[in-house]
Amino acid sequence: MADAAHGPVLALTTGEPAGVGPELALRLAATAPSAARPVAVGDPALLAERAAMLGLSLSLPELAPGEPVPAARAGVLPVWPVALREPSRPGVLATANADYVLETLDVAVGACRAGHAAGMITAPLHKGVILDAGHVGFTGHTEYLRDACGIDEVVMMLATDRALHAAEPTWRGGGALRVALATTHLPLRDVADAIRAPRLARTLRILHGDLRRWFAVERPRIAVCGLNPHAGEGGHLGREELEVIAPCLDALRGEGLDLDGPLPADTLFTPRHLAGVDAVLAMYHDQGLPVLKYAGFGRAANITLGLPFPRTSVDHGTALDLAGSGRADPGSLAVAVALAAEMTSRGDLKAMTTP
Ligand SMILES: NC(=O)C1=CN([C@@H]2O[C@H](COP(=O)(O)OP(=O)(O)OC[C@H]3O[C@@H](n4cnc5c(N)ncnc54)[C@H](O)[C@@H]3O)[C@@H](O)[C@H]2O)C=CC1
Ligand SMILES: NCC(=O)COP(=O)(O)O
Repeated sequence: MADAAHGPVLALTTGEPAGVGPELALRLAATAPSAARPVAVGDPALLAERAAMLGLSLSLPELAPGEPVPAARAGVLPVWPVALREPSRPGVLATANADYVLETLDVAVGACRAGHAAGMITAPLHKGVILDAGHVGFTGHTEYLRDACGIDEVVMMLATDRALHAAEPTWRGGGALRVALATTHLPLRDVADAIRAPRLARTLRILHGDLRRWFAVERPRIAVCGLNPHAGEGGHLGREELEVIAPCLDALRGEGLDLDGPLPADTLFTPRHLAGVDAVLAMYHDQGLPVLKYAGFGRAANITLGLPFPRTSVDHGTALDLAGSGRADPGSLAVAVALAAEMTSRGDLKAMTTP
């Protein structure tokens, strides 16, 4: 799977078939020579149909996981086939294909775990249609991959391209940002109850360990947001900072983690406060991700920390409104592929997962 001359084999799941995932994978393969060997996981007929729809001339050789994957060439996209459950039209969701989407993830995870791929990249899926199909409790790739790997905790982190590379110091300005989340896909009314010290501590240990492991940040400095406005205003605007977050951070500082916070989120996300910080931990999805997307939408990637192999993804969703049009920007997928390739080269840092 690892081949110094041709780069690592990476499973690239093509996501919701009615969304932009299939066409972004095709457009990337049509134009960009890759440092890795991405293999699309999806329906070959669907990919051929979308390629024709977009006027792309591509060869889509079908392989089985474990078969040799040739060096990447512009215009060639090898495919590990998974069959659609019913034909798919751009922009039109079908619950029948929810199992297809999940099967692509299972194939990619199986390939990573068997050593046929060094990591995986995921094009966007549609959480709503998977739930509508009856997969109760499905909240996204992040938790699905956690469960598929039989581990207790993972962490979602998004990073702009300027903050991806360890060799390049972080926070040089110009939109370099890494934002991890203490909670992911929860209704806002449930967020405060989910901020509990044991889970927060596990999240911060994973973030600290994986910044070292995958990003070669030797001594990560992490800024932690408060939950409430003004980080609770001394308890007058909420007590989570005083009762949960601050004591948890104190305990982790005793373990050697370099943590700043809890800080008011509005001023934390300013250049002066971000100087010297390697990652921000936001308490919830829409506290951290709008800032990240403002800084770098289209050139950022989503990374699942805590998995036994690299998994990266795009910074956007299925964009059903653009599917089939050829107008969706493949920039984030390109960043996700490049990052996954780079992460696989950091295997020697795997031991550095605990503080
Ligand atoms: N990694 C993943 O699997 C992700 C999946 N989603 C899922 O996607 C579905 C749709 O979510 P939305 O909130 O509507 O977000 P979305 O990202 O699909 O769309 C929001 C807006 O951004 C635009 N946009 C998205 N990707 C673009 C691209 N590559 N180039 C240009 N414009 C682009 C869309 O046209 C739309 O106007 C939901 O089911 C959500 O859960 C959302 C984020 C990540
Ligand atoms: N907003 C980020 C997002 O929805 C990504 O979720 P996941 O499918 O990567 O877990």
